[in-house]
Amino acid sequence: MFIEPSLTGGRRGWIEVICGSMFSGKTEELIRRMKRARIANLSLEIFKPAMDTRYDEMNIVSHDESKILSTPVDSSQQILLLGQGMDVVGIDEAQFFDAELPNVCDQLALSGIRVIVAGLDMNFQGEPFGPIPHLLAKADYITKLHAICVVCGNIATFSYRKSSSTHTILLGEKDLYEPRCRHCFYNK
Ligand SMILES: Nc1ncnc2c1ncn2[C@@H]1O[C@H](COP(=O)(O)OP(=O)(O)O)[C@@H](O)[C@H]1O
Ligand SMILES: Cc1cn([C@H]2C[C@H](O)[C@@H](COP(=O)(O)O)O2)c(=O)[nH]c1=O
Ligand SMILES: [Zn+2]
Repeated sequence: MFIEPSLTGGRRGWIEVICGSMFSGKTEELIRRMKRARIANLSLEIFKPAMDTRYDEMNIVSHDESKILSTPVDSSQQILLLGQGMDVVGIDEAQFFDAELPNVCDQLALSGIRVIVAGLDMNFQGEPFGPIPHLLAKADYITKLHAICVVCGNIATFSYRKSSSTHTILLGEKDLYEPRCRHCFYNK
């Protein structure tokens, strides 16, 4: 369980990254941390990529349907503009953002903001996804979550795509993806 290094103790910014496969609980954990920040009376803003309309255009919604209001944005620059002055900035589905996101998070953290980023560390091919690897390198705190492999019941770190599409970006949920462990992902 992640315990905040400090909630209200001074304006010292840092970057937290929550990563893992699909269904590992990244969105639930992001919502949990944001709700705790709200209980502490901190000002906060949550962003998601506007192109991710999977469950809802405005809310961030977990696979278990817990939700929190967010601001959809098209680029990481908008996060920099709209996030300024907040105590806490949350970002979901960060794998879909542009390559500037790590620098944006750096700038926000340097200005004293707690930045919490959630995203897939690997795509359906088991390769690093978008800006997440770069963010992991810059993060002060990393939480890697695991789903349950739907084939064997072990810990899952991969997101297996059930369709033959080879586009890196393909929005979907259980219709298109299932979490798998390394062995079931590579069928070995
Ligand atoms: N195979 C699975 N392993 C773990 N959780 C699963 C699985 N299938 C469905 N879930 C549900 O997904 C929830 C996590 O959803 P969510 O936070 O949206 O994950 P993520 O953002 O990582 O995709 C779990 O609490 C659980 O109820
Ligand atoms: C592996 C993989 C996933 N996606 C898409 C599928 C979903 O819309 C999101 C991930 O959502 P979650 O909150 O982590 O469950 O990403 C994709 O476009 N490409 C991929 O390779
Ligand atoms: Zn397995």
